[in-house]
Amino acid sequence: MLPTTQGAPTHKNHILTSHGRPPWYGPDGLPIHNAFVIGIAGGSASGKTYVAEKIIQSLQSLPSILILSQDSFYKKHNEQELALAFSNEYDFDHPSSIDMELFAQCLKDLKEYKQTHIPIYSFVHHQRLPETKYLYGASVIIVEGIMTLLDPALRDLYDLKIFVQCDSDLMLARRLRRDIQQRGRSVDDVLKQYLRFVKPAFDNFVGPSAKYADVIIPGAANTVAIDLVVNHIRRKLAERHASFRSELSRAQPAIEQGWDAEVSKWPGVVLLRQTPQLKGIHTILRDETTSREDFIFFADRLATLVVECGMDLLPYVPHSVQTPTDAIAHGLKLTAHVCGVSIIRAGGPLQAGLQRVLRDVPLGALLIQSDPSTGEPLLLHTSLPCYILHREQAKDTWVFLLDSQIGTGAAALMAIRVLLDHGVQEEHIIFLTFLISQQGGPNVLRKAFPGVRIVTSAVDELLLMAWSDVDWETGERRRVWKIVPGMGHIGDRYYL
Ligand SMILES: Nc1ncnc2c1ncn2[C@@H]1O[C@H](COP(=O)(O)OP(=O)(O)O)[C@@H](O)[C@H]1O
Ligand SMILES: O=c1ccn([C@@H]2O[C@H](COP(=O)(O)O)[C@@H](O)[C@H]2O)c(=O)[nH]1
Repeated sequence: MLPTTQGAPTHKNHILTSHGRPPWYGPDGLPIHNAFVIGIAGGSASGKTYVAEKIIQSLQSLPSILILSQDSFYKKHNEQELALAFSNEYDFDHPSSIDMELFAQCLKDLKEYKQTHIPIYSFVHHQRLPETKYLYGASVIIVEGIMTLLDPALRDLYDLKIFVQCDSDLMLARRLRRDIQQRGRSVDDVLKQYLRFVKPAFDNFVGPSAKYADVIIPGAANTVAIDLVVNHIRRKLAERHASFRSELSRAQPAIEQGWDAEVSKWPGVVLLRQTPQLKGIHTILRDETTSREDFIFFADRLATLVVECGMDLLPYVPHSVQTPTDAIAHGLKLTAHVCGVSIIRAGGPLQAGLQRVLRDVPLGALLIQSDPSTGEPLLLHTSLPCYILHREQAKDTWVFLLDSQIGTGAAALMAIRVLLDHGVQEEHIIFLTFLISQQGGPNVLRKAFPGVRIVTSAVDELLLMAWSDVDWETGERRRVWKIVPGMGHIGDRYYL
């Protein structure tokens, strides 16, 4: 284990992502399952972290995994408690030393795919640090700690409960080595704490909690036991995957339904006034012979027009000012917290437009790409503006979601779900785009998120399945959806 400067292991409480996160919601936009949570308990140095890491190694192809450590939830210590801790007289092994309520709340949020902020604990300082760590988006969570099976509220959140049963001499030997090498203790320190607190707590609390476990894994030579557990987890995750696919396939008829009467009545779509100027810009952007320089220039102009239109959907309150002519003018003032989140890369031109209109607007980005083998969207990276990271602020924040076109609506659905997971209100999300298709996207979005508004400069007739160009890395072609007549791949035309 590598110690950090704060004495905490580096590999815990970080979400590991391999090939991106597939949809965790159905066509109606609602989550179809919770994250899969595994609780691992056992004595100090029994091998809990070792087991968690072995599970992760064996599940390598999984999208996003987190090891959540109980250590993060040690309570804040006052001066007196700190003095006791530094003389090895503080009981870190009693259940009351852990903030179980906060622990269960953070885990519940993560299990429900909401963001959370966990405390950061320093073993070197025996103290909770002032900063917290933002976590979001794990589909498998492994919770490890000596007391993770003690609290009933925590136990209710686990899909699988494991206890690592290890010989006490081996645990003491491992702990001596670790605490001296990584936590800055002496032999005397470790033995004093072990005999006074660690051993009695194991006998009274930790050991007896093994009765809640579904599986007992030995603390050494445990390869076979870990393999069996991994097979069980793989089976459980495969079952979820199957139900997810069948859910999504039911969304497909929506694509064929077209721009039906209901969609044209949907007030969620705001189409820019089709002025001669706007039509002229569109003609240039749609022309395949337009140079890249001209494409950028006119895409930038169009972005400004779309953003200006979106600004009208924000809340304004009456505001009076004194004019230089000594009069009072009664006007309006924008009151909302506004930020922008662009879907990379095609949201880029609109992001530049938003910055021209709202100069200091906080910006974030979501990297969403199609899985080449299944065509499903994958969330590869999330970087959200500070207003959205905290739930209390997110609910009062208005978000311009930016992407240059909405075809099937798959990326839009995923991006909106991410914002809702963070607590942004559906009615506060305004999707700014150059182009939407009559088929597909609007139908899916209208049904899933009727409160979201879409500002677009054009609505095109068709959404067709096509083949992509040959991928220079894999030599393969993929099935892709394209809007017709459309503008082609706006991201490529703007950036390449
Ligand atoms: N099955 C195992 N085989 C070999 N070494 C192990 C095994 N389990 C744990 N260890 C070692 O024992 C030490 C303590 O294990 P760790 O997983 O950190 O304990 P815990 O998380 O329970 O406190 C580590 O150095 C780890 O590599
Ligand atoms: O400030 C602290 C906090 C905790 N401890 C000891 O840590 C272990 C739990 O961690 P494991 O990784 O499961 O071993 C617990 O037994 C506490 O005694 C500490 O020494 N100082």
